[in-house]
Parts: sequence; structure tokens; C-alpha cells
Amino acid sequence: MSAPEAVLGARRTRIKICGLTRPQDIDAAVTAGVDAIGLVFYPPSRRCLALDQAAALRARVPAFVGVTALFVNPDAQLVRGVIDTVHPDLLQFHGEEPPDFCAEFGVRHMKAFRVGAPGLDTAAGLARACVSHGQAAGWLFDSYSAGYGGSGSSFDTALLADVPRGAGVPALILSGGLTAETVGGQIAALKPFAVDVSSGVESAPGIKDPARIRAFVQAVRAADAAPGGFSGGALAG
Ligand SMILES: O=C(O)c1ccccc1NCC(=O)[C@H](O)[C@H](O)COP(=O)(O)O
Repeated sequence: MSAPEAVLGARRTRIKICGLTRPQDIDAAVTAGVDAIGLVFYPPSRRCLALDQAAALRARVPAFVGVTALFVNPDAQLVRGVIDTVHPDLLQFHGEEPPDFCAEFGVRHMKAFRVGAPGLDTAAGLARACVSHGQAAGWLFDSYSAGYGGSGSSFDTALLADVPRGAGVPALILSGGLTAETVGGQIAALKPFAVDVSSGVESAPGIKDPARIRAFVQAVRAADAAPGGFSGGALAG
């Protein structure tokens, strides 16, 4: 542990849980200590929310816990409607949205990259795609699945080898099939700034399991506390 961490205490891998649909699941995630809640606005997803439902969930989220609104190739009207109704802290674009589109709403955003998709199936191609989204606050890496995300499937993280990291570079957020059993090994190997999970803490699509949420958070904390734990990911240089 570096001197600052020794003085300030160990830093930690941030945690986002995505695809919540029920008030009790918001409460369970907040109580477990997650850093961000993801709300899905992609109609084919079984986790998709109506605006009024999402606004009610958002109202249960306390200060210092972020709310992310997730889209897949949306029209601008939907994005603006969610911003005006739900007031997300962050937007997450999970499709093939171009950089200018992602940046046009005046709300910070994450860009998701489905590793293995055409053009994103080599380390060099993935790095080029990331760099083209340099305005993002975070780069989220997910598996390549037919339903765009929330699939519970993982990907070969060796393809992240050329992704730029360090100060002034969008934070690296790892997702794709993470579970309480696997997240520790991924943190040890990749030192992401944050991890993101949906299926791995569910009993059914959109139905989160409080015990699985707690187990996931505890596994992340254990990985951070292990020798050589959290290095800050994008902040590590
Ligand atoms: O969650 C969904 O239903 C979803 C649908 C379409 C695009 C993205 C979606 N979720 C995005 C996320 O950030 C998920 O947490 C991420 O894909 C990881 O999901 P999982 O592999 O189930 O943990």
C-alpha cells in the first residue's frame, strides 16, 4: 500500500448494480454499500422501466449514491425525457452511439463496449474505439451478447490489454457475467476502477437478491483488502 493509502486508508473498487426494478432492491443495494444504481431504458430488456417507475425508484436513492440511466441506440427524445424526469447523475450508452451523440445532452456519460463485437474483437480495435470516446467519464466493458447486455456472460479480458489507463483517461469499469465468486479474481488481475453487475445478483431478470448483493459487495471489499489490492484503475497510471 502506498504512503497516501497508508495514511488515508485503503481506497476501494467502486460498485454499480444495474437493472433494478423494485423499491426493496434499491434499499438492499444502498444498505449493502454500492456506489451506483443502474436503471434500464431499453424496451426489449426485461429490466426496462417506465419513466414514472424510474422516477419513483430514483427518489429512494440517497445522496452520495449515483443513479445511471442506461440506453441502447436511443433516440434523443427518450434520453431527454429520462433526463427531465429521472434526473440521472450519469448516462450509459450501451449500443453503437457515436461520440457526439453521447456528449450532446450535457450530462456526463459512460460508453459501453461489447468486447467481441465486430471491430471490438481485437485489442487494437478495442483501444481505437475507446480513444474515439475520449469525452466519456468511464469506459464500461461488457460481453458481446444478442440482447446487448445484462446477459450474465463474460468475455476474454486479455482483449483489454491495449486500453489506455491512467490519470486524465476515462475510468475502466468491468462488467459481463461477474459474480461474488469471480469478481475478486478479476479485481486482482485487472484493477478496474469499478465493477458492474446485474445477473450475478439476481434470482430472476430484474429481481435482485439481497443476499447475493451483500455477497458481491463483500467479495469486492475482500479483494481490495488483499495484498496488492485496489490500485485505482484509471487513476493508477
Ligand atoms: O441489464 C440489461 O437488461 C441490459 C440490456 C441491454 C443493454 C445493457 C443492459 N445492462 C447493462 C449493464 O450495465 C449490465 O450490468 C451489464 O451488461 C452486465 O450484465 P450482467 O452480465 O448480467 O452482469
